[in-house]
This record gives sequence, structure tokens and C-alpha cells, in this order.
Amino acid sequence: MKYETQKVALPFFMVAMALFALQIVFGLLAATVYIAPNFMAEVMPFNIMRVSHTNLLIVWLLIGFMGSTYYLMPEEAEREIHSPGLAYLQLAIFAFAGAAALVGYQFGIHEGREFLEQPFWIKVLITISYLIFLFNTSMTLLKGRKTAINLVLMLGLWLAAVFWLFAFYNPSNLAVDKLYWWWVVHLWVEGVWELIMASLLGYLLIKMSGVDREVIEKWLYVIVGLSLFSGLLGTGHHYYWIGAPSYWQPIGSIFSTLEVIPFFAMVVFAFYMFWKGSRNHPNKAAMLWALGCPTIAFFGAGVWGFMHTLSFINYYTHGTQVTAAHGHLAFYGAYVMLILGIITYAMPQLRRVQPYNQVMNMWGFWIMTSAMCFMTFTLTFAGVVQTHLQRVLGMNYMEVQSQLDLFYVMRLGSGVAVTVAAVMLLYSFFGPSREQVPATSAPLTAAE
Ligand code: HEM
Ligand code: HEM
Ligand SMILES: [Fe+2]
Repeated sequence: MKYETQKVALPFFMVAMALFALQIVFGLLAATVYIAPNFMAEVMPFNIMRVSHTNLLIVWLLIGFMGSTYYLMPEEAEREIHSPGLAYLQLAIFAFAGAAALVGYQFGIHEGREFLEQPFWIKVLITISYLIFLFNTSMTLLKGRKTAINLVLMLGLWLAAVFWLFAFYNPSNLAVDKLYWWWVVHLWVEGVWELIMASLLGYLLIKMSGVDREVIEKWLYVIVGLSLFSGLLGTGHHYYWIGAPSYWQPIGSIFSTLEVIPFFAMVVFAFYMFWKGSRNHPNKAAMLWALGCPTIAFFGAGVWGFMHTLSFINYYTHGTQVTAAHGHLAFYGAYVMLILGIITYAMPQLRRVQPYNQVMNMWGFWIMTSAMCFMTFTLTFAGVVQTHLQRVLGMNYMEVQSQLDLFYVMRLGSGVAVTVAAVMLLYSFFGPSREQVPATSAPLTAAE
């Protein structure tokens, strides 16, 4: 760690991981309801488990993005963070807002609108915290060195704030409501968050592969261009059945198909850099995440997204378990693995015990990734059966659900495996350090 204020990232990573653990707990509860419908019905209805699960995911990913930004910004900008005090303050506000939302949900206080259920005043707190974060990191950037990595990262973070503003606009006409709802939900994960993903991956690749910055920067600009070009009009794949004009059928189908390209480019980018790179970085676990993230993102977002993105296919699959399968693998590959990778890379340096508990971390990687893939397969099979029975044969929804029990049991089983892997990862991040720096490994240079 070259700069003192990089350590600001540590509490962000700790809070993010605590919320990740909670997210998984709510996922397990919701998955149990699928098998035993009355499970906890009196204490916590399914919709509350679900909203807690999805909101915790988004909140911890955002906190993870913030921590990652604080971690890399000093190295990229070659100066200390503008104000560490502001960083701790905005984390406290954000964590308080997230916790208040979560507690409120348990009492049934929410505004509906999937993912944007937070009550108005909590949205305001989130906005304040995020603006402090943007101010703090932008000031650091403005006064320091500008690189493609920190510029693209900040662009992604700023654009995320711009689209977040549409969360405050909730028209009473349901069709118009949905139209703008997707400006947050789709344009984040299939637009501006991709800029965050590409730049954070670029950072890991520069650090670990030793490839020239110029090469990485060129790729970065291409990926940014491709993401925005395809992702903006790709929103049309959510406008098929909400009362929007019919020209969205071809526009949505064509542009969302193009969305696969930036995800593919990121896989090629990562493997090519490691293949070209000369450096033998000691943190093998972080390398595994840096390669695994774009790979699983390509399958989850690219392949599983394409599966149901053409309007004449989506006509049948819309809102079935196929969607849930895609939602899980895409979020996991693109954003969960990204943050886990950054933490795997940064933690040994933040704790000054480089590298450590790598074997445990890599087991966590393989178990969690296989379990998420297995969960995706079970939900995909469930979705295909559901689509056929419900949308082709016209069977009643609940009757169809009773045919899908086996898949739901297997989904819960893979959820248990994810939980085991999460415990291993948390131990590898925060537990006592096991491994010493092997004498033969490359010495840590300032470039680490
Ligand atoms: C990392 C990137 C992505 C993430 C995190 C993601 C996540 C999600 C989630 C959570 C949903 C469900 C939304 C809801 O109705 O509540 C969804 C829907 C959808 N996604 Fe993605 N997605 C990503 C990329 C893509 C890509 C690249 C494509 C196309 C190639 C795609 C195609 C779709 C389609 C067509 C739907 C609507 C499904 C339906 O009609 O029920 N997604 N996505
Ligand atoms: C890190 C991994 C995980 C991520 C990124 C994730 C993400 C998501 C997302 C985005 C949704 C909304 C899906 C949609 O609207 O289509 C969702 C719903 C859900 N997740 Fe997860 N999840 C994860 C882990 C788990 C685990 C371990 C379980 C437990 C088995 C689980 C069980 C569920 C259930 C039951 C739902 C509700 C599905 C429904 O409404 O039908 N998730 N998750
Ligand atoms: Fe989308």
C-alpha cells in the first residue's frame, strides 16, 4: 500500500461483507418458502424476504464500489484522498440508511417498485451520502493524475448518480412508471455499471499482469463505447409488453443483442492481458477472481441474457424462472465477483500480510462459483418447464409451480453451498493470517 489514505477502504469492505452475509441469509429464507410455502409466514412474508435480499445486494455492491474507488484512487491519482473524514461520514450515512430501510421492511414499510422500495427520506439520505462520495473522490481526481482507469471509473459513478435521480420520479400511470423504472434498473447494470466493472478490472489487470497501461487503456475505451452504444437503446428489451410503441420490439431486440459484445470483449481483455503479461504476482487468488469475473459475467449477462432478449422469445419467457436464473448469474458474475476480486486483491495489503489464506480463498471461489452456476441451471430448467406448461399449454400458475418442486429443492441446496463458500471467503479476508510470503515469489514493488 503506497498511500496512507487507501486504508479508508477497509471499513467499506467490512460493511459490504457483513451485508453480503445478510443478503445470503434472506435468499435462503426466500428459497425455503418456495419449498414450504407457510414457512415463517406469520413472522416475515415472502415479499419482505425478497425485498431484503435484493436491496441488501444493491446496497453492499454500492458500498463495495465506494471502497474500491477509495482504494485505487490514491494510486491512480498519485495523491492522498481529499478527505478521509468525509469518507467515514458518508459511509456512516449510507450504512444507516441501508439499515433503516432493512428494519423498516420488517414492519412492512416500503414504497413498492422492485429494487426502489426505499421510503423517500431514505432515498434522500442515500443521495446525500453518494454526493459526498462523488465530491470526495472527484476532488482527489481533479488535483491528481488523470488516467483512463480513474476517469472511466468516475464517469461510471457519476452517470450512476444521474440515472438514480429517476428513482425519485414515480408517475401514477403504470406504463410511464415502468418506462422510467428501467432507467435505473437496466441502465445501471447494463450501462453505467459496466464502466465501473471495466475500469476496476483494468486496474487489477495493470497491477497483476504488468502489461503496459497504454494497452489496457485502449481496450477500456473500446469497451466503454460498446457498452453505452448497446446498453442505452438495449433498454428497449424491457419495453415489449408495457404499452410502449411497437418499434421497441426490433430496437430492443437488436441493441440488446449487441450488449453481449462488451461482455465478450471483457473476457478477451482479461485473458489476453494475463497471457501477454510478464509479472508473476503473488496473489494468485486475486488473479483467479479477475479472470473468473468477466467469464461468468459473459455467461450470466451475455449468454443467459441473450437467451430471452429477442421479443418473440421474451413473449413466452417474460417474468418466468428464466429471468431469475439470468438475474442471479449476471449479478454474481459481473458485480459480486468483481467486488470479491478487489477485496481479495486489496485485503492482504490493507492488513499488511501479503499474500495470505489464498488456498481457502480459492476454495471459496470454486465452491461459490459452481454453486451459483448450479443454481442458474436449476432455475433455467424450472423456467423452461414453466414457460411450456404456463405459456404454451396455458396451465394455471399455481398448478405449474407444484410441478417445479424438485428444481426449487435443488436451488435451496445450491444456496447452502453458497453459504459455506461465503463463510470460507469471510474467513480468508478477515480471519487470522496463515501463509507467509514465499521466499521465491516476486518481491512487492511500489507498483503493487
Ligand atoms: C451484468 C449485467 C446484467 C445484470 C446484472 C442483469 C440483471 C437482470 C435482472 C435482475 C433482471 C430481472 C429484472 C426484473 O424484472 O426484476 C433482468 C432482466 C432481463 N435481462 Fe438482464 N442483466 C444483465 C445483462 C443483460 C444482458 C446483456 C441482456 C441481453 C443480452 C439481458 C437481458 C435481459 C432481459 C431480456 C430481461 C427481461 C426478462 C423478462 O422479460 O422477464 N440482461 N436482468
Ligand atoms: C451472491 C449471490 C446472489 C445474487 C447476486 C442474487 C441476486 C438476486 C436477484 C437479482 C434477485 C431478483 C431476481 C429477479 O427479479 O429476477 C434474487 C431473488 C432471489 N434470490 Fe438471490 N441472489 C444471490 C444469492 C442467493 C442465494 C444463495 C439464494 C438462496 C438459495 C437466493 C435466493 C433467491 C430467491 C428465492 C429469490 C426470489 C426469487 C423470486 O422472486 O422468485 N439468492 N436474487
Ligand atoms: Fe436490461
